[in-house]
Amino acid sequence: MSKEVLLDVKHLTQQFHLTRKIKVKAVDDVSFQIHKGEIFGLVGESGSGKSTVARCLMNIYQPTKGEIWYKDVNICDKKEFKKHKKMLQTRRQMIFQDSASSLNQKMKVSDIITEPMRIQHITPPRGSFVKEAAFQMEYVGLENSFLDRYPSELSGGQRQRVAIARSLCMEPEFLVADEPIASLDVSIQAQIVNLFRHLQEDHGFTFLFIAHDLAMVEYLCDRVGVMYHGKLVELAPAEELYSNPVHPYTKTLLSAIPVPDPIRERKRVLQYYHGEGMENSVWTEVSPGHFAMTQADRKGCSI
Ligand SMILES: Nc1ncnc2c1ncn2[C@@H]1O[C@H](COP(=O)(O)OP(=O)(O)OP(=O)(O)O)[C@@H](O)[C@H]1O
Repeated sequence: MSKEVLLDVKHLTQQFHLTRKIKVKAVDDVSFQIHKGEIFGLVGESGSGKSTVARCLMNIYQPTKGEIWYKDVNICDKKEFKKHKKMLQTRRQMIFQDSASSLNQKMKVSDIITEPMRIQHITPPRGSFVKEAAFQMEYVGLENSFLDRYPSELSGGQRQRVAIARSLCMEPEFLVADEPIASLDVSIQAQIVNLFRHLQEDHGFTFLFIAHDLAMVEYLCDRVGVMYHGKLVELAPAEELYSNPVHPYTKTLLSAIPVPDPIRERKRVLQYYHGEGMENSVWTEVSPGHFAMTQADRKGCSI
C-alpha cells in the first residue's frame, strides 16, 4: 500500500434540517485521509454517520462545511466538480447494501452491468456490451447463463456480485461499499469479502468499506476509523486498533465481538459507554499512525 493520498477529507460536517427549527448533525467535523490502494474501514453504531460520510464522498450530499479532495480536485466545489464530472463519475463507484432495490428489477443482468457505460458513452473495451458484461460476470464468479435473468431470479449474494460487476465496468479507482454484506448469509458474506480482497490485490483498488461486522472489518481492512455520534473518535491501522483500542467507545464496540473460545468467552467483560467526556476532547496521535479523541488534559490515555 502506498502513502499517496487519494482522498483527503477535511473538517467534513453534514447537517440535515428535519424541520425549519430542528437540525441533526449527522457528521461533525470529521477529517481523515485514504491512501491509494488501501482498504479503509468505517465502523460505529447505527446512526453514527458512516453512510453520510460515504454519500458526501460520492457527491450524493453536498456537505454543510468542510472539503473533500479527490487527488487534486476539491469535489465539494461545484465548479471543480462540473469540470471533472466524467472522471469523478467513472473512477468512483458505490456498492449499496440492498442490491434488491439498488438494481433495476425490470432490466436484465447484462443490461444492468453495462448501463453505466452506456450512460457515460464508453465504448466497451471487449467489442460489445454483451461481451463486456460476460467478462465482468466471469470475473465476479457468476456463470454467463445469468446474463439474461432478472434480479428477482437471483439470490442476495448473486445480486451483490452483479452490483460489483456493474461497478467494475467503469474501471474504477475508488470503490465505496456501504454495508455490502449486511443482508447476506454468513457463508456468502465471507465469499463477498474475499472477492473484495481479490479485487484489491488484482487491480489495486482503493476501498471505503462500511460494515457492522467488526471481525470482517478486521480481516479485510488496512486501517479503521470509528464513528460515534457523527464524530470520528479513533483511527488506526486495523491490527493496532483491535489490539490496543484507546477511546472508550471503541473499547465498548470491540468488547461486544464474540470470542470463539469458551474459556476466554466466559471471562469476556462487556464494556459500556454513554458518551461521557466527549466534550473538551481533542484529536491526538497516541502512537504513530494511531489517532484518538482524548480529553485535552489527559493526552495519550483514554478519556
Ligand atoms: N437524508 C437525511 N435526512 C435527514 N436525516 C438524515 C438523512 N440521512 C441521515 N440522516 C440522519 O443522520 C444520522 C446519521 O445517519 P447515517 O445513515 O449516516 O448513519 P449510519 O452510521 O450510516 O447508520 P446505519 O449503520 O444504520 O446505516 C442519523 O441520525 C440519521 O437519521
